[in-house]
Amino acid sequence: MYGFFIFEIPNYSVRYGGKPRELENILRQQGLNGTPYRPFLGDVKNMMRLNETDKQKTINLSEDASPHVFGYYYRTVAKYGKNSFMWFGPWPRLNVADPELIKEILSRPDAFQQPLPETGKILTGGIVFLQDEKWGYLPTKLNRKLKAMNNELQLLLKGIVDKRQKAMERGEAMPNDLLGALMESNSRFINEDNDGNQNVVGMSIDDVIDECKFFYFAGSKTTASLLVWAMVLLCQNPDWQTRAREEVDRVFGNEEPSFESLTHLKTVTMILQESLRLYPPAPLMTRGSTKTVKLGNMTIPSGVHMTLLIGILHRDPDFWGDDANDFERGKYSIGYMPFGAGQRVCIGQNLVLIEAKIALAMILQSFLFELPPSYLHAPFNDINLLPIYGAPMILRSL
Ligand code: HEM
Repeated sequence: MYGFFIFEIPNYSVRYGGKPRELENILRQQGLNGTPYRPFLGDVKNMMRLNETDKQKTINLSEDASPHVFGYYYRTVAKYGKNSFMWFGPWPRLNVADPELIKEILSRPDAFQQPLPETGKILTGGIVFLQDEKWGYLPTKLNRKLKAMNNELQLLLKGIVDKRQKAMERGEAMPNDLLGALMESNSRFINEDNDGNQNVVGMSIDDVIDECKFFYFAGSKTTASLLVWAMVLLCQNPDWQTRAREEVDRVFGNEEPSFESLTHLKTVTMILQESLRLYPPAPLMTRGSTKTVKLGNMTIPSGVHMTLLIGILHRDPDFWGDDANDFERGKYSIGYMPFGAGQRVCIGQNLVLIEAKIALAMILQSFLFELPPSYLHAPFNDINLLPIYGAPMILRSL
């Protein structure tokens, strides 16, 4: 799923194409530049130190957020190029900020899989983990906290699922929702064929719980991130706030926004798209090569991890021009991938745009909003891109 800055440790069952120095030579022979391998932590120590100091800093609203958001990644790309490498311990990690290569990687899940850190896996689960690789667990303070949170969440979800299961057994009418579809699959989990053999075909209750967790984590903070940045941008660009409010007024008046009329919200849609470009809630994705594989005109050995730097790409002047950091665009190119691409593209993207349009329209109908002078602008990738110091706003009732 979405990228993490947290140090991740691949399990030793993952096959690597060679020792660090050999891998480094192979990567350099492909024309790639990067940091020299340093035993044993590679770039991790420097990266963590820099992330901690970067996290505290604030920047101007109109500034390029990438150096702040991406810290060490940004510096490596600036120094060694859009496609360059660094080291997570003895494992090389390619930074990829070239849209053609990102598309290629995302469209070949057989060769480039999602290597997920245990930190994400502890809390989430679900379809995103349906692949071969296994990843190890590092008992850090954060991971222990996440595990405790997970136990609590697991209990909570189990309660909801049990309740639904009992209602199904009593023959009550079920709501036509995601949990209903998952439970329907579970009801087929074990069935008997004509010869009396038991076949496992559907999802187990644990699978159902994992799916619920994954949808919750994939969909809640990302949506919150989109809305908060859209509002920050509308505070920064009050003329667009006025234009958006005028449009909402034209389309809905004082009525509650209706699903059918959402397509008329052109300005609101543009604002959300632009927010997703400047502040993508999932600003990086990760992949790992599962075998020696061709990528562009390079040959990448097995076991090379990749960070797809969507957030850097979204502000790259080579694609967006010198005004890449300015709001107000309206034309999107191959360099725009807030929801990923390829087979694993976000399955919630339509839903989230509907939700966000309704929410923003209702806020615009009811309030004028602005940032207080105390607002500190510090976007940071804490699993999702969020304002580290929050985004307090002054709302004036209309
Ligand atoms: C602004 C909000 C959202 C953003 C920016 C976003 C972004 C993304 C991205 C970039 C990916 C691809 C990750 C990768 O390839 O490594 C992804 C996958 C996914 N998203 Fe979203 N997402 C959002 C909201 C949602 C919502 C609301 C849901 C569900 C209700 C959702 C469900 C999923 C699922 C299930 C996947 C995994 C698909 C797969 O692996 O086959 N997302 N999302």
